[in-house]
Amino acid sequence: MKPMLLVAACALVDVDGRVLICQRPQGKQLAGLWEFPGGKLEPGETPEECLIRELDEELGIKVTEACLAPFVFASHGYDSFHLLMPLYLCRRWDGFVTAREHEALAWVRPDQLSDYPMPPADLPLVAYLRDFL
Ligand SMILES: Nc1nc2c([nH]c(=O)n2[C@H]2C[C@H](O)[C@@H](COP(=O)(O)OP(=O)(O)OP(=O)(O)O)O2)c(=O)[nH]1
Repeated sequence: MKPMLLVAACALVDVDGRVLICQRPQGKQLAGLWEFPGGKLEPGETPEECLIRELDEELGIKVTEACLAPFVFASHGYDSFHLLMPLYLCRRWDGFVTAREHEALAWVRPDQLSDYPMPPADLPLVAYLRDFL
């Protein structure tokens, strides 16, 4: 039986309707692929608390729980774990988005997200963003 990994992720959406994606650094699992910011829940954390922490650590921005809107989720079997990943939408934050932990950042129109290689778990999410945003 594979362990279940719970990861909270967020699509930041700017005033032009573009979405932020972040390139995973070399040396990590899924290196070079473009992902939504976020990460694993720490013990006792809610998904919203996790995102508030991760968006600060990874991008240097402040978000509030009220600005995190639950959107869709991914459920994907990787070889060594099963990923359950709620994706939130956020259109308001404080501060300037900076790559603190990622190789690169990109603001991308939803219809162009398919030009960026993403982890397999993310592919169904992209279709929802294209339809909804
Ligand atoms: N943040 C994020 N993680 C994703 C996405 N898609 C996807 O399959 N994942 C996977 C990659 C990782 O296995 C896991 C997220 O873990 P993480 O970012 O907290 O940790 P990590 O693998 O970078 O490694 P570490 O921090 O433990 O060193 O979820 C996504 O869009 N965003």
